[in-house]
Amino acid sequence: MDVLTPLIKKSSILVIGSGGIGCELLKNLSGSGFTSVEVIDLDTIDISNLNRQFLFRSEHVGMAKCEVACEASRRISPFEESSVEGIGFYKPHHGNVKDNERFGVNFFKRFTCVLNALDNVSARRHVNRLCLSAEIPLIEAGTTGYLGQTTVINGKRTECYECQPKPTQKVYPICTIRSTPSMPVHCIVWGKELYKLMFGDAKASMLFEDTVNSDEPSTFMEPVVERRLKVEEEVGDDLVRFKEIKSYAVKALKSVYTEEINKQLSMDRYKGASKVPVPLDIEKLMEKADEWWKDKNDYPSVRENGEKRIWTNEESCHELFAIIREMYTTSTSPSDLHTSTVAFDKDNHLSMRFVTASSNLRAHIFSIETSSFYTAKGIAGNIIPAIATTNAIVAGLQVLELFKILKYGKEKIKNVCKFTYCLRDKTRKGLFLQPTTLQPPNDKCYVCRNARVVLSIDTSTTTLSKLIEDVLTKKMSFNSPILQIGCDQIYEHGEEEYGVNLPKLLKDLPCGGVKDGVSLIVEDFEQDMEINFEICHREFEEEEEEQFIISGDRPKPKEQNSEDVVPGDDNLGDSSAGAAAAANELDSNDDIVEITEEDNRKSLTSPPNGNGKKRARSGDSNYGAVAPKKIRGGEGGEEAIAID
Ligand SMILES: Nc1ncnc2c1ncn2[C@@H]1O[C@H](COP(=O)(O)OP(=O)(O)OP(=O)(O)O)[C@@H](O)[C@H]1O
Ligand SMILES: [Zn+2]
Repeated sequence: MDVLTPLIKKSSILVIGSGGIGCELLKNLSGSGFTSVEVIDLDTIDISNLNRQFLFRSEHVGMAKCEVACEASRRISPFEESSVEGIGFYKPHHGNVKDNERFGVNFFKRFTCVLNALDNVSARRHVNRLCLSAEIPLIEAGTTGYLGQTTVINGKRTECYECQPKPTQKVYPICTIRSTPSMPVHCIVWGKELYKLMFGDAKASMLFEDTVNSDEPSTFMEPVVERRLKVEEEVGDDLVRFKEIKSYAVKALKSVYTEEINKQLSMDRYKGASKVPVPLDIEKLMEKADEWWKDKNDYPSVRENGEKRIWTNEESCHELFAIIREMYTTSTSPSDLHTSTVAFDKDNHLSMRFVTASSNLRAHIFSIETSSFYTAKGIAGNIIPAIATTNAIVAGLQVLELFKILKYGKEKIKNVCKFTYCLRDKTRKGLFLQPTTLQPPNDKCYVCRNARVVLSIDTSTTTLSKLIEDVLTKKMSFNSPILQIGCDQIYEHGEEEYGVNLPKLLKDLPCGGVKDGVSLIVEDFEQDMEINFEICHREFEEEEEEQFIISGDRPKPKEQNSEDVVPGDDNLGDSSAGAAAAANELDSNDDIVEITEEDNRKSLTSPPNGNGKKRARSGDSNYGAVAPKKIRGGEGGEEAIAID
């Protein structure tokens, strides 16, 4: 420590993220005597953070995480001010690290080292790029339940965060969700879509139908959205209103759970199916619910053990009525089919109650196992519960790596720092922590090696706006792209004059168009990135998951099984047709995604061995902890990862 003390005093540290890992990290830094520390976080404290983000107390709920975390760190610190001029003493920056005006390369250059405590790939990529540009070492960490890892990225001498592809998410085909569910997760995805249709952005729901133009309209579209189309007016007293909402609810639920199933049966849709769906008798189920309705506050989820046990069909029905009533008696009643702000959120109790109840009724129809609120929440959010201890371990490792950097200098990082896996089960040598040598950069990395990228895309049907959205922003995490053909600029993010090009097909763009064989240069000054795309015209089948392929010099991501796709689903979707989640590359709170067996095998067959073999990182959103096998929400919040 003696050698380190003056080095600690001289160093300036940037911590990005003050959630689970960030709190641990800040406690370690302040306890170790670091004084010149700044922290970026965009979030405010939620009550659900309190169990593990221990710098926060209930009175802090709603306050900016970084502000409260910095204040606590200052209190822990044995010192009273920053020892490095120009750097704050646990100075908070409430904002998005992608905000280039505040946190550009020059901001980063002020620090000795950056420590990431983030929870999503997109922000990590952005920080990776900035650290490469600013030539500052980055200490990365991530956890998934009991699994975690810490690594160090040093400019262009070690593997960068993007040198290895990130695994894809498991997604499901629309027809499975709409018509042929066979697993609880299919029903839960469907429940989320029904929620969207009833209360959220209805037109974005995969259950939405344009009834006027449909050849074979469903029975449920009109009854379900009917209530939303009514202009909100005070319809008499509470009882009248209650009756009106109830009659809507019965009609809507009947259309979904009885009439539509009957219609599908009558069309022989399930001929030969091993299990034929059985429609529900909503009115009968309602009889019981009617009794319970007398007490406004008595509904299944609030009854004893209500969130842990599986509701009966009567209870699910009752729960749905309670939610519909609640939705239509609040000021935020969804009316507009397109702009409703009522979005599904696994942490929103009401929306999770809806998804649990609605998916269970559907599961019952298709003889699929039903789920408790907790299990459904686990599946809906693909949650692997965060384990505070794992966060503590990886944050501890991050600080140990930081000590090595301070002691031996940036130049020695490749030799002295380690990529450490935090395992759940001991290795054969009896280790829970498995350090491995840092790898050199992947020559095929387009981020740190400027490798050329071959982009296969249909240049005669794809518009510039689609290219920017799906390929550049969602897939490759560009922030502010500028596009050039040769020396001519055809697009610049934020510049209105280029707006006219957005709806144009690639082949019709100015300067000869983006066509087969053309070299397209995409730059992002904010991220100090420039990629040279070689365009390859290719037609795609409509049902292909992604309407483009990025290959050539770029490391190839794992091939996805087309069976596993639900375009458009918020949490499970990857690839094609704008599937939001993967599209965002887990940009939202990406606690976990469902990981395929293949991901699993891959990780397990490529153990960390430090002998030059590539590591296969498995699918953690948080970074890629080792090989979680199956993700299931545990009853009562129990852990939910199985490892071979
Ligand atoms: N782009 C970003 N800019 C700044 N901070 C970010 C960004 N993306 C994520 N973060 C922050 O990183 C932290 C990650 O911590 P953690 O995973 O514990 O998050 P959480 O949302 O608090 O917890 P949980 O996901 O378990 O509910 C969060 O506090 C989040 O606000
Ligand atoms: Zn790289």
